[in-house]
Amino acid sequence: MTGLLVVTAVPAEADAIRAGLPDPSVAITPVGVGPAVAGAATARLLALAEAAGRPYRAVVSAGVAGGFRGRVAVGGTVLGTASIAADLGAESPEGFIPIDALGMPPALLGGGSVVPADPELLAALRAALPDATIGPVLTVNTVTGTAASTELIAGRYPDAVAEAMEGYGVAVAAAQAALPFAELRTVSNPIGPRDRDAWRMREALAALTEAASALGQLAPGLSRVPSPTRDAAAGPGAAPSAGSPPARTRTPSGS
Ligand SMILES: O=C(O)c1cccc(C(=O)CC[C@H]2O[C@@H](n3cnc4c(=O)[nH]cnc43)[C@H](O)[C@@H]2O)c1
Repeated sequence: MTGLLVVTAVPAEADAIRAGLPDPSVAITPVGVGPAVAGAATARLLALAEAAGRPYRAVVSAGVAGGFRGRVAVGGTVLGTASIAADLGAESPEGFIPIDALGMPPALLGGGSVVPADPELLAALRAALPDATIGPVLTVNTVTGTAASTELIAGRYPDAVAEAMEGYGVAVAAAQAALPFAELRTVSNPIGPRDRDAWRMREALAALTEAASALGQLAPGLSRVPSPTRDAAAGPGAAPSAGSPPARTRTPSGS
C-alpha cells in the first residue's frame, strides 16, 4: 500500500482519477456525497489501515466542484489552501456567525471551521499543477442554488474559489489522525442559480484525469520508509507534512 489516500464522493470521480494515475498502489476510494459520510468513511479507512500496520501518510479530497464566477473557470482546476465548513455556525439578524466565533471552548471545536491544507503537500501539488487556481474551498451541506445565496456566500468568503460537499469532512478525519491533507477540485459548474444545462461534467472529469498525474508525482515521496532519526529531529510538536510520517500529537478525543 502506498502512503496516499485519495477520497472522492462518487465512483465517476474515482474512475477519472484512476485514468490519469495508473498507479495501483495509490488508494482512490469513493465514499459518498456530503461532509458527514466523507468524514466518517475517511476516518474508518485511516483507522483500518493503521490497525493493519500500514498507515496512510497523507489524504487528498478530490472531485468536481462549483466555481465562483470570476474566480475560476468551468473546467479549471483548483487547489485548496484551506477547506472551510461554510455553513457551520449560527444565523443571526446581523448575518452568519462561524462556529469559531460562537464562544465555545476551543477543545469542543476540533480544528474549527477552517482546516488549512498541509503546506508541503500543497506546495508539491502547486508545483505539479502550475495552472491551478489556488484559494480556499468551501464545504457546504446544501449546493448553493439561488442568486441571493450566491451573493451571500461569495461576500462572506471573498477569497474562496470553489464550493463542494466533502473537503472539510475529509480534512477533519485527516487532522484527527494527524495526517497531511489537501483538496483538489475541478470545476463542473458555476456557483449560481440552479441550472443543470450549465453543468460540464465531462469536461470536469477530463480535467480531473489530467490533474491526477500530479498525485502520481507525490506518491513516491509518500511511500518512503519512516526514518526515526530524521522524524525525531522534527520535534514532538512538529506538524505532519507530505514528506514526514504523522506525529501522533492528538487523539480522536482531542486529549
Ligand atoms: O441538482 C442540482 O441542482 C445539483 C447542483 C449542484 C451539484 C449537484 C450534485 O449532486 C453534485 C454534488 C457533488 O458534486 C460536488 N459539487 C459539484 N458542484 C457543486 C456545487 O456547485 N456546489 C456544491 N458541490 C458541488 C460535490 O462535492 C458533491 O460531491 C446537484
